[in-house]
Amino acid sequence: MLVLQNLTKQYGAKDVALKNVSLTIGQGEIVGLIGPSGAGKSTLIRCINRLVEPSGGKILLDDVDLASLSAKELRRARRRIGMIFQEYALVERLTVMENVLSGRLGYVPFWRSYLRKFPANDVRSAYALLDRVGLLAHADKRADALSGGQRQRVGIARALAQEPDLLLVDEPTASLDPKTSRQIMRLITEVCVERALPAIVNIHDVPLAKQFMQRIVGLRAGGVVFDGKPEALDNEVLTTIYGAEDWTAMRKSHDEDVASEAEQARAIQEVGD
Ligand SMILES: Nc1ncnc2c1ncn2[C@@H]1O[C@H](COP(=O)(O)OP(=O)(O)OP(=O)(O)O)[C@@H](O)[C@H]1O
Repeated sequence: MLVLQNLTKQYGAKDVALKNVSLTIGQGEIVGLIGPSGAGKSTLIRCINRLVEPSGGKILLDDVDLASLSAKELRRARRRIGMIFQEYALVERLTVMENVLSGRLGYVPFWRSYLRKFPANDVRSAYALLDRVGLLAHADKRADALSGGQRQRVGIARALAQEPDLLLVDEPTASLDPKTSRQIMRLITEVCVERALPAIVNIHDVPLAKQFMQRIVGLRAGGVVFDGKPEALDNEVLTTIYGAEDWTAMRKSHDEDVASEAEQARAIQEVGD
């Protein structure tokens, strides 16, 4: 369980990016973080594993306050937090398998990682994860030979290889086309449910958030202005979160994509019948 208590972040003298954010995220709960550009979504995600240093407040992960850990303690605690990035953050010249195994680096001694001699158990688990994300046949390919969607699948497998207690996901589909975005969001939500893994997903796309998230937190100017079920995200709430930003255009193109995908699936089915 993750509990944020009055989390605050101020950059420099004036720029307050997060103002007293308090949230509780239970075991297996998947929370979508939405809000306009500059609302503080990335800052919130990055404060949790202290890629950004919080200015105040507590970050309790199963009762350990991450905000008050020393550098050494923080290195250990970060092993428990998997992160999935917008631009995948893979090592391009390494293979898919090596990238997944890099999720184990916090657990193996330096000589093992240097010689790339990971314990047999880690290798077995990595193969199982590659199978789960649909990339078993690509294990020995270099990461730079993969498509965007495949790269993000490697990113997901690498985060899971850490055996995390919490998943932080930062705009996982921002570089992907709409159909691949939905496949990736589906995969992320499925693996979280399978592992009862709590997750925070920074997601700029409202329709995608509504389709896949169990709970939505809306941030505006560093504060929580909505916290509830996706069904409750009506026009009024969206205007509270986004102001005048045109989220209606986003929804229209999403609905069209979903409809055309369903149409294609029906056509393929008919050919097969
Ligand atoms: N390194 C930094 N130094 C100074 N100010 C920053 C820094 N990073 C972010 N900010 C400021 O903090 C606020 C929140 O930024 P943040 O990137 O967290 O928002 P966001 O909701 O993730 O936006 P986007 O959707 O555009 O990525 C903004 O006002 C931004 O200008």
